[in-house]
Amino acid sequence: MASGSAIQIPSRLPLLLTHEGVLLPGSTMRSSVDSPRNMQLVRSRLLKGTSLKSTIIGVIPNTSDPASDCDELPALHSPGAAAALEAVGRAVWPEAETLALIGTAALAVQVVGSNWPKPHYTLLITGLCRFQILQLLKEKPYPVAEVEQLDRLEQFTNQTKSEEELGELSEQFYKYAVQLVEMLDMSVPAVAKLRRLLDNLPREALPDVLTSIIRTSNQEKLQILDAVSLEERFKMTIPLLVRQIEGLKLLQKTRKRKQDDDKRVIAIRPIRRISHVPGTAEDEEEDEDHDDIVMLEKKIKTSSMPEQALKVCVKEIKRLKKMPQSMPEYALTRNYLELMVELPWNKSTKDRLDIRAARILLDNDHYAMEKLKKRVLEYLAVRQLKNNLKGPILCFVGPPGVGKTSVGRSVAKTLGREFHRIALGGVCDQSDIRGHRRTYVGSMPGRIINGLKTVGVNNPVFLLDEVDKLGKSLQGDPAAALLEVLDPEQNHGFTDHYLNVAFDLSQVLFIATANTTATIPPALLDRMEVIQVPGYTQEEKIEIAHRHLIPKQLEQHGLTPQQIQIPQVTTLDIITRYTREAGVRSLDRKFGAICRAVAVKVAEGHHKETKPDRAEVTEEDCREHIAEGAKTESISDAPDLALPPEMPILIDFHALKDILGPPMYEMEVSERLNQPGVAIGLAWTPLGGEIMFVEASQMDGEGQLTLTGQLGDVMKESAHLAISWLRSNAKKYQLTNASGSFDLLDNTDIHLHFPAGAVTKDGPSAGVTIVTCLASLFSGRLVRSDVAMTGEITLRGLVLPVGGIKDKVLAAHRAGLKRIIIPQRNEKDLEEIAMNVRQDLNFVTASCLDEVLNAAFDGGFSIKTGLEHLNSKL
Ligand SMILES: Nc1ncnc2c1ncn2[C@@H]1O[C@H](COP(=O)(O)OP(=O)(O)OP(=O)(O)O)[C@@H](O)[C@H]1O
Repeated sequence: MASGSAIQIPSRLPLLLTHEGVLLPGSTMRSSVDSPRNMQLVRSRLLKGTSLKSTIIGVIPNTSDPASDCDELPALHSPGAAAALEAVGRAVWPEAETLALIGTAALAVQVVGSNWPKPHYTLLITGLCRFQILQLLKEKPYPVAEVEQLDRLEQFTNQTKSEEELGELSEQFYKYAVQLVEMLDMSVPAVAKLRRLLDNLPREALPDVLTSIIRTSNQEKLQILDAVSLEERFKMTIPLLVRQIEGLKLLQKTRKRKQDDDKRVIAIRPIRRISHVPGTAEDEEEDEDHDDIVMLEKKIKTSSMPEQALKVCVKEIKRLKKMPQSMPEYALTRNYLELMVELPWNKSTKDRLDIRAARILLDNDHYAMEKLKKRVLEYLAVRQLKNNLKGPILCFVGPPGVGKTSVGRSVAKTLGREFHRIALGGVCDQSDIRGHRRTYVGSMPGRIINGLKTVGVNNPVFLLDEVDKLGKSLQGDPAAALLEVLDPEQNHGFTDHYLNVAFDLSQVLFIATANTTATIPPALLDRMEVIQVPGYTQEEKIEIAHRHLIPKQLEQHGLTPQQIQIPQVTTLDIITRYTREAGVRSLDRKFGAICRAVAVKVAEGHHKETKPDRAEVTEEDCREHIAEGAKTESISDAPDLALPPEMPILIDFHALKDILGPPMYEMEVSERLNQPGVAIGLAWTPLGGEIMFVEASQMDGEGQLTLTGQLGDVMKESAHLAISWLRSNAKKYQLTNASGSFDLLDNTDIHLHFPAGAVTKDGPSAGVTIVTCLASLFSGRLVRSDVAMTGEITLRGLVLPVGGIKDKVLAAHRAGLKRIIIPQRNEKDLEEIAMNVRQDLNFVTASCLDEVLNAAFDGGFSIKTGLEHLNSKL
């Protein structure tokens, strides 16, 4: 052995006891060191030593349990250790069972330390030669023994003799070794290296080296280590090599068989496909279970798609059949064909149109909204008379929560059609409408085609929700894509990019909804008939609540009218003090909250059978109860209030406060009008009508007008108009600024503010309000606290008509205002307003600012004629 012959190992060696494997001469091993004894050896011998000698250690395989490897030396163990034990003496080795007597002297090539997960060293050690322990010199802190080198120098020098004796054995060994290496893959670097070693290493070294490389157990390695005689070593290693060779032969045989099987499977598949003759009933039946492509083909043939689409599908399925399944395009084409098959090319529902039934259904589903229902019925009537109406697309425009979507759903119900809602809010990519081309990764059809696939018929009602909120981006303009969809002249040939064949949309009934028409692109608006859906009056809301919202919420929460009673006066309270909206969505949510609270009570069974006299709670009782502000206990902490189980839980003012918290909106109008320079205007927003406070103040300055509150250009111009008109009429109305001058801007700055500064405001209708506000400021008089107004002004002081009167009036009514000043030419719009609202309000129609000011101030706004100052010259 080269290494053994070159180095004479020291006669005293520190011993490293390893559990991890058996190091044989000529091989290298990585060993983790973490026991205190071995750690000590590394620290004081390997890390501190400077000479080559100090890096040589004795490695002794330890077969005892590593957990029990403590400071005590384990017992010695060796099959052939009996003689050695005699020599060493039992006094030093008290128990001779687990520790080998023969070890390998090794060179520590590398030491790496680490603290994670616990302090340890990793040693790279190379075996040099065998040694035998003669005597244990010391045990602590690490064992040191006197040793005898076993692989002696002379053994290798006397090569001729040894070769003669071992010639046959070593030849046999070498043959097996070469056979083994040749069975391995020579392209693997380790195998190539092994081949080189076989040629270059002395034969005597080969048993050790090969044993450490081939698959052998630790026990077998231990036996080789103990085999001191070379002959014995060769004899022991040959069976190991033979075993390895046999194992490899077996492995190669099974691999080959598997490959053959795979080849056969692949070969069978195409044969089956080719042998298939489409159209024969037997084949189709047989293949249905196995080959879904055939099924797909069958579906294509039986589907009633138009000729053009069928052609495309047949072409695609032909391509699909030729494609290997692993190709990415395979899945794409298959998905495409599956969609084509699923689309309702010719499938439709039968319209059951009965106008009388439709009217009843619409009335049942929705309270009020007469104008909308009338127009919808007209539309349906025309459809009944003339089938395939290429009529306009209806577009319901109104504030949120006024039932636009739910009317759309009712229309579908009356027609007996499928309903599908397409939310367009925020859509800013035209492929959302029209789909992606199939060449794109992750391409999909657009929402229209997807919707048709979902409903499964070609004549559904499609509700295009929120068309006013369509976006625009680099990916194109979805509104432009909608143009084709909504145009009755074009949509029979709508081509989705994904399908790439035309789909007839002419049977689809499109209904659009929007909050405002202002943001709908003109071309799109032009294709639609806009039907305004204004907000509701308080009375309408109460009716809607009791006819629709409350029963719906009770059902959703598993409650019955016998368990909960919500009097109308409570509903009114919720409407005025807990919500401020044109629609009823937030009202609906409040009822949801009430139902949840009651559901808890009912589920807890907290009712008490008390106060049976309250069984018949009338509306009157409740009104009195609220009026008195009677201090009844709340439902949450006083089960006393709860009625007996068969009686409903009454939701009164106190219960309301318990469930919904303190009122969110109080009547603040009068509080804000307690000083000059404030007036209430009426504004229209996409969310319905709103009351708007206008505030003005004056200060020393240079005649500047400051406007705040995010005003648009038109509104700013209105403010300038108002100032100019007031300046020119200052003397007439005796208006002076703080310094008493009729020139209102003389040394004075004016600041006009429109609160809710974060909301953008525009439009001319605030003109009259600005004039009134400034008139109040310069006259020092308070505007009436119950008056609100709207109207455009001119420089000559005329009041011009404005839009959104109904919503504005409803907002004023909601806010509890009593007098409303509107332009005279808007008088006709008052007819739209419910009688009960009109009766509550005092309308003043004004054609000029004079009339506005007279109506806005208590006792009128007097005009100074100047007659009293006129002296007679006669
Ligand atoms: N006149 C009405 N009669 C009965 N229920 C109504 C009426 N108006 C609205 N509702 C109910 O109010 C709820 C909200 O209505 P819907 O969702 O249709 O509002 P919308 O006008 O479409 O609002 P958005 O513009 O936010 O989509 C629905 O549950 C609906 O049933």
